Amino acid sequence: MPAIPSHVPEPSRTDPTLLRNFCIIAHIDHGKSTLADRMLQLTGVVEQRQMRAQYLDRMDIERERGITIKSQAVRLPWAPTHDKSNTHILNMIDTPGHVDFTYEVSRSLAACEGTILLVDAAQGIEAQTLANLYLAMENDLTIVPVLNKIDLPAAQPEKFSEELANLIGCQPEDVLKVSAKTGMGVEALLDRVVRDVPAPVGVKDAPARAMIFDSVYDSYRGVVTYVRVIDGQLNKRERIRMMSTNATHELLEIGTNSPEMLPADGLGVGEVGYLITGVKDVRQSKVGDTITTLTKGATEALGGYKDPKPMVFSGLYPLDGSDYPELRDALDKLQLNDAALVYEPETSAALGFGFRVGFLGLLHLDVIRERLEREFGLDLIATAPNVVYRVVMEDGSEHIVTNPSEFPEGKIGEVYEPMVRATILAPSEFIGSIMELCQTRRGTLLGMDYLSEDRVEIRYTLPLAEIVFDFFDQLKSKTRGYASLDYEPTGEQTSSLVKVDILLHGDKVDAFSAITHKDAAYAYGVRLVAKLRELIPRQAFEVPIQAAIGSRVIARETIRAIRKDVLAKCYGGDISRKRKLLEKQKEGKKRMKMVGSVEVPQEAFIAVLSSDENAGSGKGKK
Ligand SMILES: Nc1nc2c(ncn2[C@@H]2O[C@H](COP(=O)(O)OP(=O)(O)OP(=O)(O)O)[C@@H](O)[C@H]2O)c(=O)[nH]1
Repeated sequence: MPAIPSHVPEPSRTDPTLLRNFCIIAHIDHGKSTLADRMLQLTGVVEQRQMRAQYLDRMDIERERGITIKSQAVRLPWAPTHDKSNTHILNMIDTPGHVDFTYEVSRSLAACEGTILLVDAAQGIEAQTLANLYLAMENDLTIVPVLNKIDLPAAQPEKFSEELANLIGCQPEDVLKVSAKTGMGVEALLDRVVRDVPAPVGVKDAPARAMIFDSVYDSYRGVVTYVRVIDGQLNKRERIRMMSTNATHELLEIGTNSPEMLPADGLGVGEVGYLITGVKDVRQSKVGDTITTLTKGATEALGGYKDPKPMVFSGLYPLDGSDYPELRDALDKLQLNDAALVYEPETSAALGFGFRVGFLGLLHLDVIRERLEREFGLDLIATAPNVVYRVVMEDGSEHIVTNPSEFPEGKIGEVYEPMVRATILAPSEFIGSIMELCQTRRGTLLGMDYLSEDRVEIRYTLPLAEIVFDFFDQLKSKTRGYASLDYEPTGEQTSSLVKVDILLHGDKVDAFSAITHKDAAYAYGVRLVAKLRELIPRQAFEVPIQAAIGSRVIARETIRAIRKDVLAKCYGGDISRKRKLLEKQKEGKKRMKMVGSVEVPQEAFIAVLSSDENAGSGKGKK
């Protein structure tokens, strides 16, 4: 276990006036993790030889995709350059930058007094810079504006300092300029954090109150809970109480991350650290909950956070039906570490037994699916993601629809769909194409502002369903990659929505059912049947493919009958070649699913579920 250097105070005895709790907020790829790496090095908590890129992003998936999913808190000792004898403690909380994980950002912000607003000096302000800045302002955080990547030849520090200064109301000279890559300016930045970020204020002698801002499941240690102490003190071996559930636990271990876990006697006012209680499920250590001591505990909880609410649902089915128990176990395991993941068993006529799974957004879906496939070795089919609809029938009864195939039949009164407020930032030359795209996605323009003479911020209200599929990819391609997008839910709206069913040989294929706007239903039906005709191989009999709204058929294609004889071309006696071909055909068959009496290759499901324009979308960053 690493020893604490003598100049670094024990976290139960840190003078709160020497504490600075801050986070880094930035648009994706603007260099947050790289900056965090430099800070770990400069403050000496990670030795040079142990340093590796993106030290704090622990999951393989995070490393490969270069994104941060789970936030982490690290305690950094720093003596400012002008006063080397006065060691301060900087608690840095690394936050994820993707729209799906805004919820995690908001939690980490609530544990801080200040934030570094990091902007790429070659890119300027982007949609998530703004979204995160607004969150920081709502939390009354002190903002330290920083331009990163000034080593890049394409950097425009003057232009973007001005933009940033205009945005947050400071002078362009106040914007720090750093290169997280070379380390230039990072010491000055740490000094600035000490100077500008306020020390935490809390009552030392009050009953202990700490707020949970993250919970991570560790297969060896159980749940590791990250907390920020507001008042009083938490000590090891003490019994603590979760204020929302009144559940009590013993504090088996308490400590800080530097960046490895470093056990301590306790955590004092304003400190940030971790707790281990032996709890096995993150839902028992709920983010946003207040922890107090069992004896002489606090009576009033701290203001809570909002619970993560799944926005997008998709059916996950094992390709091989016998893998169902493995899929269930894998989801149970992932849920230990992801309070936002919800699922329930579901059966589909086409796909067999599986789960309907709720996600925060498409990236969340993608990450979960990839982890299931990679970490648990499962082959999965995921149905087209859909949002949650509320259907009110004429008789007043109500249905919450998380699966299009459950869309009620009969006398429907109103259908409500979730709406979002989207903020798009882009060079002004693209205004026309962006507005056109939003218009075709049933958007309503809310307003537009110029950030500088050639960059605009455009705000739209859009149905969530219109942006969860390929909106971002379309936006990127229409703006040559320059636009950035952020969105937040803004309630629901009634819309003329219908369910389109797809029938194969007269059998409804539930996995292909979709809820679309009335005006888009026909196009959807035509596109899907045409595509299925291409993708489904000829069968021994003629197969009609139809799209229908209720009993009304709106599109139809036919697959002509044929028996495919793979050996047809192999006249002559080359046995080994014949065998090879037959083997190949057998392999192909394994990837087939029977839908009623029709064999559908897995590729057909995947291709259809990922719609034309966005084949491969949902991958990567938003
Ligand atoms: N030239 C240059 N490149 C940088 C600098 N800082 C970061 N980068 C590069 O920019 C890319 C993104 O950096 P990250 O640190 O992963 O960005 P991030 O903001 O943490 O990204 P997420 O974790 O995905 O939100 C990486 O390829 C870095 O090497 C810098 O100062 N100069």
